[in-house]
Amino acid sequence: MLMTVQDFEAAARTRLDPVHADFIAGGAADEITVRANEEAFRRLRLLPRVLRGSTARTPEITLLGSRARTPVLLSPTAFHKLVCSEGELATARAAAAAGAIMIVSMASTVAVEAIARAARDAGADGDPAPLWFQLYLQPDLEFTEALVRRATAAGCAALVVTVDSPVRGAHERDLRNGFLDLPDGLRCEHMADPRQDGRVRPIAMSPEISWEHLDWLRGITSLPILLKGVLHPEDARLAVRHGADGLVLSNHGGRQLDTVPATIELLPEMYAAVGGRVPIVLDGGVRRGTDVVKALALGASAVGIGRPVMWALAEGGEKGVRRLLELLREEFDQALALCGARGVTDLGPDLVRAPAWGPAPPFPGAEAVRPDGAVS
Ligand SMILES: Cc1cc2nc3c(=O)[nH]c(=O)nc-3n(C[C@H](O)[C@H](O)[C@H](O)COP(=O)(O)O)c2cc1C
Ligand SMILES: O=C(O)C(=O)c1ccccc1
Repeated sequence: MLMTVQDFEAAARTRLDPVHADFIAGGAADEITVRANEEAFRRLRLLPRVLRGSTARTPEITLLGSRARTPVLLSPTAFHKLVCSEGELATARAAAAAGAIMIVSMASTVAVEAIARAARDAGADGDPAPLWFQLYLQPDLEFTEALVRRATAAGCAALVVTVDSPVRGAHERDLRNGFLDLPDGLRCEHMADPRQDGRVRPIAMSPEISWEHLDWLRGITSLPILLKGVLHPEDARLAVRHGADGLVLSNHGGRQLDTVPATIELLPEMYAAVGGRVPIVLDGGVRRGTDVVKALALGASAVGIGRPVMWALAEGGEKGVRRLLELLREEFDQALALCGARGVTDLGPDLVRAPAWGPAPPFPGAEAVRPDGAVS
């Protein structure tokens, strides 16, 4: 029976071409960070409150103007048609049914207009949460601007700019397997260039991209902008200064720079750095309802899941992703109840016991930041 995220992972592995399974599960170099993300959640301990008389529990959130029925977002993942013939249409229908925000990848195998239509149709009886759009800023700003216009016209409610990819991470499993591109018949729909007869261009991951490009983006759109992949607290402060509306605290699931810390380990420091000025979405290693509770308790406004969505899609298409989102909602609700909390606003750092993490001892004159997010 498919009862846990782990069950989906195992089930997907039996169905998938091993090369594709490696593409999904794998990460950069020694995959130290891939493992660290999950391990760090396991090392944290929850300390529940009792006798709180809490009855109705609400998992609902509002994030940058987007209402959702769950604090679990679908992080952007490329190539859904690789694992399911309906691709991102299936994912979007499942997310809409669950009222979960889906971040559409720039590297999707279905165009954002069609994804948005599927989400609207599937959410007709309920209340579909909006789509957000993930973007790698291309040095060709004209192309980037056209894509931003497209995503906006399709109804996307926020832009998520991935900033951890000045070059592509070294995915050694893919290199060994010779998996370097999409198979024939599949393509990144957003990279078809209307100025060049629909020729599909590669996604540029470019070290030229700088804060100036972000300033440019800020000037051409009024949508909320989140930066995905900021890890250094100084960059978090810079992001706020440059007008970012939110951060996705992400190490790309361990797929970019290997040996960076687990995201949950960085959260208290990141929270202290932005001081509540912008919301933080955390992704990387979220596999259980208790992981969601831990992240929200340490200051995240929401969490994202990447690989679990691909596994569920591979296992059962739209139905699989629906079941995945349902089981995480049930686990989260159960964990909230056992913590004596009614909703996300009842969660605070006092509920989490951490091993001795936090930054290295401060230099003289620097502020000390404690692992619970407080500044002493
Ligand atoms: C197969 C795969 C494809 C991904 N594609 C993208 C992408 O196109 N854009 C992006 O910003 N992040 C991408 N990511 C990273 C995810 O958005 C997310 O940060 C990461 O998967 C979260 O960790 P988790 O897989 O442990 O949940 C991808 C991750 C995976 C596993
Ligand atoms: O594999 C990834 O993590 C990723 O971000 C990506 C981006 C573009 C195309 C394929 C994968």
